Amino acid sequence: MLHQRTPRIIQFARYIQTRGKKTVLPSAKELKQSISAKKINKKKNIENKEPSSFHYGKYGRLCDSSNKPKVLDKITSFRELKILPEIRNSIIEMIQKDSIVDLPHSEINPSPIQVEAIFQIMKKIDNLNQLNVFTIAAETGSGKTMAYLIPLLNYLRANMLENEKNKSAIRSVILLPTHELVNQVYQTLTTLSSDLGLNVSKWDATVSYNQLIENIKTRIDILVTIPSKINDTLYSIQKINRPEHLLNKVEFAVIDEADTLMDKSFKETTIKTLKKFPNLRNLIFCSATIPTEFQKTLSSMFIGNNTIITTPKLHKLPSKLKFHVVDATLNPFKGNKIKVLQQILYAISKDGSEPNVTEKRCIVFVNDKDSVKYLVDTLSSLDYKIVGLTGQDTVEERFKKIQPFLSPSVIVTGGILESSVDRLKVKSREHGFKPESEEALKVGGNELVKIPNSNIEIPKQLNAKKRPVITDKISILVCTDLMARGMNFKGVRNVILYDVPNSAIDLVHRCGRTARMRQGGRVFMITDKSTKSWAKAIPKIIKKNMSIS
Ligand SMILES: Nc1ncnc2c1ncn2[C@@H]1O[C@H](COP(=O)(O)OP(=O)(O)OP(=O)(O)O)[C@@H](O)[C@H]1O
Repeated sequence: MLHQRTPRIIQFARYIQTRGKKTVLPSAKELKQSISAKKINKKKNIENKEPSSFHYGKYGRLCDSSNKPKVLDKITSFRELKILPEIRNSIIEMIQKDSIVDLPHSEINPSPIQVEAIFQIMKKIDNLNQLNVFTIAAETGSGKTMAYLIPLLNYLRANMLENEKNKSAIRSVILLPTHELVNQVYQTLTTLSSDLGLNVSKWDATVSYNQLIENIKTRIDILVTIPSKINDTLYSIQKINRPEHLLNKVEFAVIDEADTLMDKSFKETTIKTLKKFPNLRNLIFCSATIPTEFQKTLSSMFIGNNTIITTPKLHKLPSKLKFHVVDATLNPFKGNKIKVLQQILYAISKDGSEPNVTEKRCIVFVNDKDSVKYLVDTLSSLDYKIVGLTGQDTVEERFKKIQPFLSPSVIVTGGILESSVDRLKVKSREHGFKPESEEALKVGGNELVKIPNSNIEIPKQLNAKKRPVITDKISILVCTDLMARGMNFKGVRNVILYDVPNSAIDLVHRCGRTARMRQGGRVFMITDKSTKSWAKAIPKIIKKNMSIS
């Protein structure tokens, strides 16, 4: 009898399957069937162009470079954009102060979304015959805030003289979903607007109605608030006759974190709020993701009258992000996620990353508020420095808890804290002492010498060798999705996803709290038996620079 030969492809497939594993081999027939089934599926997918696991809507797959003016590729500096010089200088100064990247003025250039948004918006903004609607969408931490603030400031400043007559008025409104985000944008604006003669106010839980009315009397150029403040509070307090008059002069509105403000739970209030601005001329939606629901709403509300401004990186995780998946089902964890969490925290604290910081910071995201309490109780009993934040905290408590995570970690250089070096720099300048170089001030031991005829002390060993200081201290913030959007956590290089997020959109936002503006960052995602297979594929998706859609 003739021996039937196994085809070479099947022999190879068997070999791959059995390498290092004890697996039950599929029969040649089964293998053949699965190979042809895969081929058919692949062909079907290509033909239908259907997204495999997620669907973000039309713009999830959009990287429509055909609509993009060619000139945009040539713009590399703020100087080449149509911005008033005083705005440009203020912005560059602000970015230098605020940015997580330490750059000299000459190297501060617009990010891709800033080039595109500023160019496109400035081109249409003076068209007063219709409502100009723009949607800015780009990956997390790509500088979207400045992408809408620059056109807004430019508009207000350019139309200043005419509007100065309108003393008692609100000229523009920025809407955000949380008090923390209101505060964050307000802080950026107060630094920016002081030199520009623009009045900025916020209306959140820390500002009373009376205070707001006082501010309106001297004109508010930009009001930063949450939609319900305008929609409900302004109308429920019967102190002024016709509150709608206060909003008559609003010509410019921004809906930041628009995917949240236009989702099911917020949409009605947001739209009602927008309808209270009868003289609106420019409306910007800004978001890191465009889910299907949001896209549908936009299309139905503004048919053919919405300029979509996106980058090809939309719905991709930041390129500098390192993504790790830790499987809790494996030994030695045996399904114990707390053990996995402890292991990750231990690794972060001991791995020598972030040299010279006095303390590393880490955010742990969970899916529900009960887990916040559970993790805080468990880990604080094991002596971890940990705080938990939920919607049940008051706004003041929340501000206090997130504060350390918002500012960059304190840097130690040559045994001196950088914050104290900064104080020394200021003091030195006040007394007319010019150090040879700023670096010289940072380097040295702890011993200080007095500069003659002054009360300034500087390190004695200016040329001592720099040695990195390695800390194993780690400070942890546990929270739900409440803090996942828009927050610019400058001091956070590590994010742990204790629970796998419920959707790819949540995943994009949570991961986006680190690795911002091309800075490095790491995400550790804990998976277990119930984790869907899509989550396990994420490291590959990032490696191949694909969208999670
Ligand atoms: N052109 C620039 N060059 C360098 N840094 C910048 C520039 N523009 C903004 N930044 C800094 O980048 C950081 C992230 O910016 P921003 O908060 O606007 O991101 P985002 O795109 O709104 O993120 P998210 O989607 O999470 O809301 C901020 O610290 C900001 O100061």
